[in-house]
Amino acid sequence: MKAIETKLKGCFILEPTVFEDERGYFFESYNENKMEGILGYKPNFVQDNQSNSSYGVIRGLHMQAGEHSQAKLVRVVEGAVIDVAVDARVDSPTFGQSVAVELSADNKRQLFIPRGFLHGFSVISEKATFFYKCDNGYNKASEDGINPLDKELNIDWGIPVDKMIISEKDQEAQSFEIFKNK
Ligand SMILES: Cc1cn([C@H]2C[C@H](O)[C@@H](COP(=O)(O)OP(=O)(O)O[C@H]3O[C@H](C)C(=O)[C@H](O)[C@H]3O)O2)c(=O)[nH]c1=O
Repeated sequence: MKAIETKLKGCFILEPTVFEDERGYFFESYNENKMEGILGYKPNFVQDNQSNSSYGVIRGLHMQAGEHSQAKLVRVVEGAVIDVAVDARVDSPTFGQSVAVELSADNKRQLFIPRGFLHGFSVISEKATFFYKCDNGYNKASEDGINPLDKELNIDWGIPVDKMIISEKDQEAQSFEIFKNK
């Protein structure tokens, strides 16, 4: 597996070694020892999530705050998405900066997103099935979020505005300005 650290410290793009033969392909989708080698610690994933969405859907930008913060290992098992991680660690030199990575069933890439990040993705294929591991459980009361179309973050979701499908909750979410001045 190849690990490429992004400009946001601790956030890694992972490219698995894919073994192909006449039957198809095989790859290790998760290996605790290899992750420990990359991160310098063994993540303790406690929850797996999966969602399916149609073209134009944008889910995010979400995070769980405080002690319920979650690190995530995300990948796409059907279709393709633009996956976005925003550094929301107040003491980080890259606070407010984001990375956007195309993850797809074809490229088999994964993104490791540390705790303290806002996360979201847009679906750029007809359908996308999104699978991710979390190192902390769901805690609705600690959920926080930013409008994915926030002007200051200015994220390119790769979707024409008239094709975007965004939940009411996300459309009504706060701006990054309010989030960072809370
Ligand atoms: C996240 C979560 C949700 N739910 C329930 C709550 C709602 O009744 C329903 C849909 O939740 P939501 O609309 O928040 O789903 P997404 O918009 O895909 O949220 C996710 O979007 C971005 C991409 C993320 O990184 C987060 O993991 C997560 O916030 O599932 C649960 O029961 N457990 C959970 O862990």
